[in-house]
Amino acid sequence: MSAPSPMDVSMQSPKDVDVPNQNGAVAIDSAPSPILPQDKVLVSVEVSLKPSSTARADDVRSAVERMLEKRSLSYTDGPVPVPLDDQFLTENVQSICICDTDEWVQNHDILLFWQVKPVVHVFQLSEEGACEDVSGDGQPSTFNEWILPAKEFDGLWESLIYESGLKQRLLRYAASALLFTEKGVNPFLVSWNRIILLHGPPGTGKTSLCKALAQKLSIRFNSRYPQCQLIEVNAHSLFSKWFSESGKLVAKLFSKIQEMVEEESNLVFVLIDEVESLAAARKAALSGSEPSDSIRVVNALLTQLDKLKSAPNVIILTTSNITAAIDIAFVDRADIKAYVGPPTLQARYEILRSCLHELIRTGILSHLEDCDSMLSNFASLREKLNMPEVQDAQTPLHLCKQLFETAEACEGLSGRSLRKLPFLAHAALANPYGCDPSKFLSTMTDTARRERSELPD
Ligand SMILES: Nc1ncnc2c1ncn2[C@@H]1O[C@H](COP(=O)(O)OP(=O)(O)OP(=O)(O)O)[C@@H](O)[C@H]1O
Repeated sequence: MSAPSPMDVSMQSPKDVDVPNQNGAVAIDSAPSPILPQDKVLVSVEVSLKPSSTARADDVRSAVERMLEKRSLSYTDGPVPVPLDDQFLTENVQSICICDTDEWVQNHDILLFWQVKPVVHVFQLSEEGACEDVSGDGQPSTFNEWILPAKEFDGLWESLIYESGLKQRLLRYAASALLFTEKGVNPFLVSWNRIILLHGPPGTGKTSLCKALAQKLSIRFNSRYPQCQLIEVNAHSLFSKWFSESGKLVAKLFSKIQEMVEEESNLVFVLIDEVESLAAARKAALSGSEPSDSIRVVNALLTQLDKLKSAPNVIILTTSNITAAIDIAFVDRADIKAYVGPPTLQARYEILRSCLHELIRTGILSHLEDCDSMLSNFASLREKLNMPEVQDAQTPLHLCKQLFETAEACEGLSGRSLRKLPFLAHAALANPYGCDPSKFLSTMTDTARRERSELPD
């Protein structure tokens, strides 16, 4: 296994951990918690360092704070250009991104600079990639490990679109869980397990959301936890061909995780996909004639999870397509059991809109270029749909209406299918070069209808 990447950030005392702010943003402040005026909103500003940068995080943070002070602009989610006249920042900073304003903006319109207290998080992406656990005893590897924040997961959080505030809810939960631990809340009096269960149909982004959440938290909490790992458990490899070995394999895996969490500057995320395979309902197995291996695995898993409960710096992320198959004792241990359903009309529109932006960015849809900035987001589109220009086939608004119709035609498709749709539509075009945008959208609608008709009942 590889060593954690060094991050130039100093450890902080527990008092520096901030609670979620009034707009739901979760931020750990680098400075001792100031008393904020009532109307100030904490907004996270994520600063990604260039791979070559050796600058100290504190120096970069101060430079970005100074730069933001000079900007008398409103705050909305999205990138902030690195100022070209600032040599220190241009040499060291890859990107600066404002986060968490969306909820506030939806509720209260524009967020002006004097209403904001920016909380700057400086990080450097790890380029190491996934490391497999090599046990050396002939068994397949039981987990993959990533050093976070990892290059592979950069932008994943932003690419996942849910309507119901699910992402903010998960961030707030994690902030509360880590805060309760830091403040030493007695777990006998107030209980929490740091276990999240995301369940729902296939392809709705559950696994991606777990990875993205871990990445996000590794950035937001890097002052307190300078090292961070994601362990993706390979549930199937824990079932040994040797009778009764599986329970031991689970115990072995968790003893490695236990070693990682012993280092108190480490924050460890354990991702168990398809948790029903490890935590299969024991009731069903018990009704069979023999005590099966799966009962041993569930028992071992529950015991290990209970042991990990005392470690403050571990969060268990689990996913399942079939909640009914999960052992009730496991479900009961999860603090958050969030249903992740198929995307709503708004989410479908936004997912497809982001796909179109990407095709424009890469030049695949060159003719859409003029319309790029005109592709309205869903909220503003609704207001415009009744305008007379919508009827004019030449206007970008007409394209938005077409995109809206495509999103309607995609009802029932998963997020995974939606992200494939532009590719399938492009492959279906008779002339894929220099294609008319309106034609592309109608091909996408036809492709969506075909995909839907091929869904199993
Ligand atoms: N709500 C969404 N917004 C944007 N993209 C999505 C969404 N849901 C799914 N996707 C896309 O689908 C891909 C696959 O999602 P993922 O594998 O995480 O789903 P899952 O729910 O874990 O599926 P399964 O249950 O089959 O393992 C994601 O990487 C993402 O590109």
